[in-house]
Amino acid sequence: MTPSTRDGPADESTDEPATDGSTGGDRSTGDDRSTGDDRSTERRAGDAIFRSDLGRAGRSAATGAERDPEPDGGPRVRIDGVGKRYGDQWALRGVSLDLDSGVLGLLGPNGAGKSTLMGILTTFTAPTEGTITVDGVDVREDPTAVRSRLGYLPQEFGVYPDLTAREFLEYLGALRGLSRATARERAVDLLSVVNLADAADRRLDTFSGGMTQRVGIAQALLADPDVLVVDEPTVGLDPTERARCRNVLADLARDRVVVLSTHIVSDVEATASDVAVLVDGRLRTHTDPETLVETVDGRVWECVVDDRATLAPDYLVTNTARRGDGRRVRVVADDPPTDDATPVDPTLEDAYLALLDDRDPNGGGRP
Ligand SMILES: Nc1ncnc2c1ncn2[C@@H]1O[C@H](COP(=O)(O)OP(=O)(O)OP(=O)(O)O)[C@@H](O)[C@H]1O
Repeated sequence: MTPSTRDGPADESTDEPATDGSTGGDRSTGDDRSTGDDRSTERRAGDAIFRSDLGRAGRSAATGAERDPEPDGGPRVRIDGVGKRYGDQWALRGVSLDLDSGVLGLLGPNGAGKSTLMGILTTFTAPTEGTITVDGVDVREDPTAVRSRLGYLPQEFGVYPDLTAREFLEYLGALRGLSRATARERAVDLLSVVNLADAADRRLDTFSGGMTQRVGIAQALLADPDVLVVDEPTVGLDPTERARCRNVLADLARDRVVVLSTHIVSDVEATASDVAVLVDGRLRTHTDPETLVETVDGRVWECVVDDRATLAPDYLVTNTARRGDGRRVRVVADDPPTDDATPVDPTLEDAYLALLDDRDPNGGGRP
């Protein structure tokens, strides 16, 4: 099996001068930003199964010297008017985002352009228009320098099953030019960072899916990146492993940009300080999860109905569950959908689905 580390150059797709620099979101560029650290810390605090001794000190111990948080005072990652065209179809258009430390949850329906944006950020795909800089370095002008600042966990992450976790990381470290001693030290430290110190000398074919994903996060950290890009890291994991994985990401985001692309909205709700939603290649919103949730505040209801079909055409149903007394449905609507509907606390998923819902008279819940 081939490990999923990729070093290939950006593709040579047709490039065009920028034609559309629209920002598309309320946090796109230049806005005052909250990192949301308090929120992440609060959520982690109650979760005893996780280590939470990372951050600056943990990073130093695990990965060597610290870097200045934001060189030149600018955003760590600046995505400016980025677009990508395949043939005559735009996969991405006019996307602008400024990112600093924290988890950015990147959401969007299938085909929205998430992978395309991550491909451009990780230097594997050339943008048709616009620029992305990481610590001020342009991904197109110096992809090698950008890669040295960036760690990537792709969706399909392969390992050598007959190696131990430690051997695997040492091997990848050597491939990336680390000395044998440094690779060994880094492997041990990073396995500790992702809560796998006790399993360091176990063969990878004995690892669960969640453990393998955490090895994937460790390999992405080998170069001590300022920016970590992870693509659907929790798919297929059981709830405990999922929680472990996302908590590692939240801890790492204390002094890094973590871009988390996922369809699992609850993972974004649990970890992200920012959320960006792409729809049809455009940035529909960039805000913090709390602000997005507020867009449906007072508009989420639960009620029991005999048949969901009586509600579905008129209402945005965000969840439905069969109960002994009928179906309990969760609805986003301005007014109670039935006489006995009760208001409930909104979730990020309610707000996200409302944002995507073209029928929503309030503009899809856009903040
Ligand atoms: N290499 C390619 N050639 C042509 N079209 C492409 C290519 N890669 C992506 N696209 C198109 O670009 C659009 C965005 O795709 P992308 O994979 O970025 O979306 P996504 O949000 O990651 O979707 P998913 O959630 O399904 O992974 C889609 O219409 C897709 O068909």
